[in-house]
Amino acid sequence: MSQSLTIPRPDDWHLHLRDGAVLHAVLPETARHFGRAIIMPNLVPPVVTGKDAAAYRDRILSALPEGMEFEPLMTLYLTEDTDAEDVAAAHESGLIKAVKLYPAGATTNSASGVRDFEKVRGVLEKMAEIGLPLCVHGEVTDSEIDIFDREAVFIDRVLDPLRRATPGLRVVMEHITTQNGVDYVKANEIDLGATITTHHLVINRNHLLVGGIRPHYYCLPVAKREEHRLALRVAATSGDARFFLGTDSAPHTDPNKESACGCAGCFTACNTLSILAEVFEQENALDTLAGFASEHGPAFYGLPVNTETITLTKGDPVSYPKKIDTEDGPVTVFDPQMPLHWYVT
Ligand SMILES: NC(=O)N[C@@H](CC(=O)O)C(=O)O
Ligand SMILES: [Zn+2]
Ligand SMILES: [Zn+2]
Repeated sequence: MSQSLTIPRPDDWHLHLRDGAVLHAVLPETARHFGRAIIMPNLVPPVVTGKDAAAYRDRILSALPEGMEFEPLMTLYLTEDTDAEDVAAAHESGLIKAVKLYPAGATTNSASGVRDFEKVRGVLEKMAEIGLPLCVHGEVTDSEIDIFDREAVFIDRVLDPLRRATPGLRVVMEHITTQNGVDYVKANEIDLGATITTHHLVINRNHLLVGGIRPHYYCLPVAKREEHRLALRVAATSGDARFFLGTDSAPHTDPNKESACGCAGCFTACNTLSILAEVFEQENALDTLAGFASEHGPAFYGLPVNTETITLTKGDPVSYPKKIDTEDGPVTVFDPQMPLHWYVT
């Protein structure tokens, strides 16, 4: 008899869909299994105003294949010029569910991000007042800080002071990669959550660097030591509602990844749920998958859990494409380097 698991339809609380040809190619991969996703605004140019977000939402919905249902939850990209009233209006109308903070220079398309946090104080205070969450790419960018320490240093130097200065601001630490990130979330009872990606539950920095440099495992924050990967697995499978799934599926075409200066991002939309089921089974924690993938995120964002369900069934190893084609070029699918036995039925 085959083993199966039925959970509420999951949501992805951190997703890059891009635009144009790549949007058309990657959107069905997420919409097939996920009900909703928090859509990252780091386009070129970024999604800064309510007007930008409404237009991007329309482009996403018109790229959605006939017969598929999917709700994009829009975000605004915080800049030093962001207008607090525009943010409040976009929230009030229901258009946006969060604002995204990129420290300038921290990651892909973050050049328009924040350098001087004093300049965004008014927006953050408005967000605290209206209960609009801030999603944070939590890495410092100072050149003297080692890339493997940038998340831990960000927590001490930026995030904790910022949260203390803005009581009531609800924060999601996006794609945490360290024990430090896990510990900081656990030390705070309210107004703080964290997303964990699929790939950071699977790879550590050896996967990226041993035996040759593997550009498709390069993402930001960069994968850390094994002890940190294990801490993320404990947090994700713990049932603690402060931790939820944000895949950070981040497509870049192969020429942009396989380059002397390759882009950061792992594309996991095609096989995320199969990988997660495998990981949760390895941790003897299949009973907590529904919380992580389907329930904790809506609870943080104050949204209902999806009423539809999906069923994962265990069987022969699942096949999935190695790459998907886009009109801009191929995009390589994340290789978890293990057979996956759980497929979505
Ligand atoms: N995670 C990544 O490595 N890349 C993301 C940006 C981000 O989420 O930081 C991207 O947009 O490609
Ligand atoms: Zn990021
Ligand atoms: Zn991301």
